Amino acid sequence: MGGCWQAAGLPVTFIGRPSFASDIGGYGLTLSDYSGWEASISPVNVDYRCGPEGLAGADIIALCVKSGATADAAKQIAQHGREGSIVLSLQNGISNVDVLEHELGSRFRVVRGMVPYNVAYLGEGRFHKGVAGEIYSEDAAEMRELAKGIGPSPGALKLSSDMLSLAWGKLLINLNNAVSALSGRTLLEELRERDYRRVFAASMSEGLRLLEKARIKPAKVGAVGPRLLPWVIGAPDWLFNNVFLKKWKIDAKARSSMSDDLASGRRTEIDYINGELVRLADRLGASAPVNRKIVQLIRKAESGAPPLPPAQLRREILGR
Ligand SMILES: NC(=O)C1=CN([C@@H]2O[C@H](COP(=O)(O)OP(=O)(O)OC[C@H]3O[C@@H](n4cnc5c(N)ncnc54)[C@H](OP(=O)(O)O)[C@@H]3O)[C@@H](O)[C@H]2O)C=CC1
Ligand SMILES: CC(C)(CO)C(=O)C(=O)O
Repeated sequence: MGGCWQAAGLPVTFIGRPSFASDIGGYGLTLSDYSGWEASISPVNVDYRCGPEGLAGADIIALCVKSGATADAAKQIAQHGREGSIVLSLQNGISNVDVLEHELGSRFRVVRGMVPYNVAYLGEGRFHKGVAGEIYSEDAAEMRELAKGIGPSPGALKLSSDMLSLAWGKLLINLNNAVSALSGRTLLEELRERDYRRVFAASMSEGLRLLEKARIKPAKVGAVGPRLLPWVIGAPDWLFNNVFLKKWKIDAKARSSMSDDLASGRRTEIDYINGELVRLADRLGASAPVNRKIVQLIRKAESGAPPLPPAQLRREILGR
């Protein structure tokens, strides 16, 4: 995404880990998307740093760490960032913005963002946007200026005056992250199996019931509104695979970010996605058996349990 912004002409400094620094230092950045769009930036033109010092020069800090790393990143931003700069959370989940506001106080402006598509790292500096969609951020003058600077590239930015509703709408879609991670398959391979989709649809229906009870209105993310989504997701294979899945524009390389975490032995964001609904249920005195069970299975997978075939996952979670 930062690569797309730089390709559009904006000055970007990347801050991350040494493994990416050496890949990008050797190969530069090659960016592509599902429609065949491609751009490349040569190694000498990528300003990639492994320490937080580069934060000092940033007007906008686009935060792209996993939810469990937010508090530590916020501490580095508080120490090295320039007072008054914007911290744009491009993370999934709901509570990262609260963590950032808590850690950063009033010295920085925290702005909620949302990335609806998947980006896969293909090695040798190649990053691939495998799903259609545009990034969203809270509407603010600086964000409007940023959106104008980026223009209509695959990293385009749109603005919304109700980001919290959008974040809840996205959380419902992210309930598939755990199912796809437990399947051990790409998004496309997983979504083609109705038993996996039944689990996804059930966790979404449970989420919708809880949100209604809490008087939270999730916004529409993508072509289908939240009310219709469980029905669309749970549709028979002939309908889902031939109509809905084709419209979604997910390509063969796309995987969920939680699948990436499990594949590389990292702790997942389950506590910030399905776990967010379990906590909401506890606060409301309601039950959330489907999402609770999914959290437990992801914990097991984090400890090395193998992927689950479609019918087995359905039985384990739905009991039928
Ligand atoms: N991947 C995707 O397609 C999508 C992801 N998202 C959301 O975006 C967020 C980021 O996801 P994703 O890109 O997959 O995450 P990744 O874990 O792939 O990338 C985050 C990177 O940041 C590094 N990092 C963590 N803390 C710091 C720090 N303090 N300083 C420098 N580098 C740091 C991590 O290193 P290390 O692992 O060593 O900690 C890792 O390399 C998540 O909330 C995710 O849910 C949303 C939509 C799509
Ligand atoms: C794009 C999507 C919905 C893909 O699962 C995602 O948010 C993720 O991978 O975290």
